[in-house]
Amino acid sequence: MTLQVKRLKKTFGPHTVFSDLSFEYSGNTLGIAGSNGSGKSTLLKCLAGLLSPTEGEVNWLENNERISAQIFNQSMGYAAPYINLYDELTVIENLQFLSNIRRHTDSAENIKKWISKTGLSNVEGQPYGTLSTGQQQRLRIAAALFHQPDILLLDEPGSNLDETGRSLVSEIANLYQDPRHLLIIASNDPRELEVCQQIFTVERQQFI
Ligand SMILES: Nc1ncnc2c1ncn2[C@@H]1O[C@H](COP(=O)(O)OP(=O)(O)OP(=O)(O)O)[C@@H](O)[C@H]1O
Repeated sequence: MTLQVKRLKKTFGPHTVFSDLSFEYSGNTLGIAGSNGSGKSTLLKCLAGLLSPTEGEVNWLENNERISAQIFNQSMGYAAPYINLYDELTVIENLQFLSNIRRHTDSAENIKKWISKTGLSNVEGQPYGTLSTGQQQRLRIAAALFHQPDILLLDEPGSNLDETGRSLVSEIANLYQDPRHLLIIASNDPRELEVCQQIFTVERQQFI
């Protein structure tokens, strides 16, 4: 899998977050670093197709061929503190709902497995809106992962997580250290980026 970013520019009204940003990455774990407001989340959203760039392009390539948007969407998981699940649905119902809209055939056992892996078994019947902020973050991670995507994008995965939650993120990162997978983590916490083979800084627009 190769991620190719070409002359990317993103503006919000008069504010240019970045411009002429280009890089290529073919490894397994990429970190995106930068200070608050530097554009990490904006870049990650552009990579995921959640935001359209003002100029430039993002290409996901497999064997030098561009992956179609449909295949990309099926192969991608995304977790971020700003991605919300349904408040009134329980932990299990949220994952079942996502499974249905993704048209994946995730078994009930697989859903239960990820609820257990993310330490949410004791609240599996509780509505998302009533969970603690750390539990909500754990469920966002489960939601991004339980369909076992080849590409996983995590924006500040450790936010609101305790030590066990942070270890879970490291465990996930280790799972993605193989050539079939690509994990991208955006964070301003160097500890979270330790698992990454390479780190790209948005401010300097280069690998460090
Ligand atoms: N929807 C939006 N409308 C207007 N401005 C935005 C929007 N989203 C982001 N911005 C601006 O773009 C800049 C980059 O924001 P972004 O969230 O990408 O930064 P970040 O590096 O992820 O920050 P942090 O480390 O604080 O999470 C900021 O100045 C922010 O105010």
